[in-house]
Amino acid sequence: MAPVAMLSTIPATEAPARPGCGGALDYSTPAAVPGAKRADLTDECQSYAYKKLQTLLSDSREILIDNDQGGYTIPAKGLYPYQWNWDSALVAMGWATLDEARAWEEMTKLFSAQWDDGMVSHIVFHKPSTTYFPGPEIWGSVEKPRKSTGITQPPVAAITVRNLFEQAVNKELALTKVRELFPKLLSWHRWFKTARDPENTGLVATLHPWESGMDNSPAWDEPLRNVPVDDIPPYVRADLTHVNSSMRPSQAEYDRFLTLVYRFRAVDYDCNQLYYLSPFRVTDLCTNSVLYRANLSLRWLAELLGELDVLPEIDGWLESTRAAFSSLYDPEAKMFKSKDQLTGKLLNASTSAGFLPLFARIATPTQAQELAGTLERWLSCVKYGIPSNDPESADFEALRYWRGPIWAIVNWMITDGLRAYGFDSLAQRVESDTYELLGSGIYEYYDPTDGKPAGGGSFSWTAAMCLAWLSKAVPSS
Ligand SMILES: O=C(O)[C@@H](CO)O[C@H]1O[C@H](CO)[C@@H](O)[C@H](O)[C@H]1O
Repeated sequence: MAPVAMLSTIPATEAPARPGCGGALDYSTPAAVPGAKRADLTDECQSYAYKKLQTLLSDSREILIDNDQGGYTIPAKGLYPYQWNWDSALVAMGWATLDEARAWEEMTKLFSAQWDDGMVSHIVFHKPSTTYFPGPEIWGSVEKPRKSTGITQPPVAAITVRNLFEQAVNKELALTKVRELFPKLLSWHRWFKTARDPENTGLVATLHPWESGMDNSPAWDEPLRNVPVDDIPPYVRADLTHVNSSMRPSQAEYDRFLTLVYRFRAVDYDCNQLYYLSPFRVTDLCTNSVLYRANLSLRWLAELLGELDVLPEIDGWLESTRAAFSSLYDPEAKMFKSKDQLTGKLLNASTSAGFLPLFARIATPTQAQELAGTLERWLSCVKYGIPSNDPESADFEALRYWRGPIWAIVNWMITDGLRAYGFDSLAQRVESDTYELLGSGIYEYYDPTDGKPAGGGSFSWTAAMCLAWLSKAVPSS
């Protein structure tokens, strides 16, 4: 496949040039600290490694501060000028490393737009902007713009709230915030159960590719083919003014994304109707894995607060999801697959979402072992991991968004899972790959074949992953 030229120029980073150190570096200590020096490293190498981490951390902090709009963080200037749901939940973990109160504020602001039925929107339009399409006047109308979208995203929030509480230095503030947020989280998770699993299958439905967070994943090619394109109003895509079209979803996909929005808008996003009327209805591995893990976190938070009455309800959700999850495993491909709920068929594509049952802790030990083997095969085909699509598949595209590029947030979720199942060396490979990638700039995604950063620059959730995860995970021996 021909490499795709970047439209946007990548600014040179301040990262120091690596001297010829060989082997592993110690990122944690400056060479100048007496007694801290590792015998096997030269002063030059040690101070290079230390400086590299410090540069990355200070760049990451600057990005969050710069993208802060007053209580919420935009993913990237221009390209994504509003508050996005799962971005904010992941970004809050980054904020927690520099300002705990600000981290809690991110969550409060996200839930400030929660719908009466419990849904938390995929985008909250706090302030007007002209740089994104479709904005509030499409989700609502020009006369009556909506304050938020009528669809959701993978529910990372409960995982974040537990994480923020556990890491908190200020436990008093943390407990107050957990008390405030718990009923809102519970109501969102109940909405998933009633609005998105009305037939009580144990697995929730995703009704729009934007809800999956992996918008143009090859997994959606098949179900999107069954979505007709309606006679929708003409529109101009804003994304293409920020990023090369060769890295974005296609026009055919956008026509269907918009068709779905207009159909949902026509019934005012009534959650009792959408499940039955949407021509796109899938069991998304990412949403279901994140929701299962989020329900584990919600259960933990309920115990923390002594809210024991809700435990049977949450346990019921966990149990039914566990019973249903193996139906998403393809033993021949040694991979989990998403499913088209309208045809009842497992979808053919192998994507990085297939590893997320590890993050959920819902894969069986045998499945986990097989997934690790699949991941090893994927990694042997690329220079850096983890590609978002099987690098050996015909529809792999190294730079097209969710059809090949590496996303730091997915790397975090998968390595968290790999470590939980004891695959430490695989996790370490992914951690050092991610660390190398971020060293060339804190971007939206990266080309797995050569590590080139791409998409939006100064990207908030990538910066947050550096602060909350990589700074602790970089190899020190
Ligand atoms: O492309 C878009 O317009 C939006 C649509 O929601 O989606 C992308 O950007 C969001 C903000 O970073 C992420 O939350 C999604 O995961 C990513 O796919």
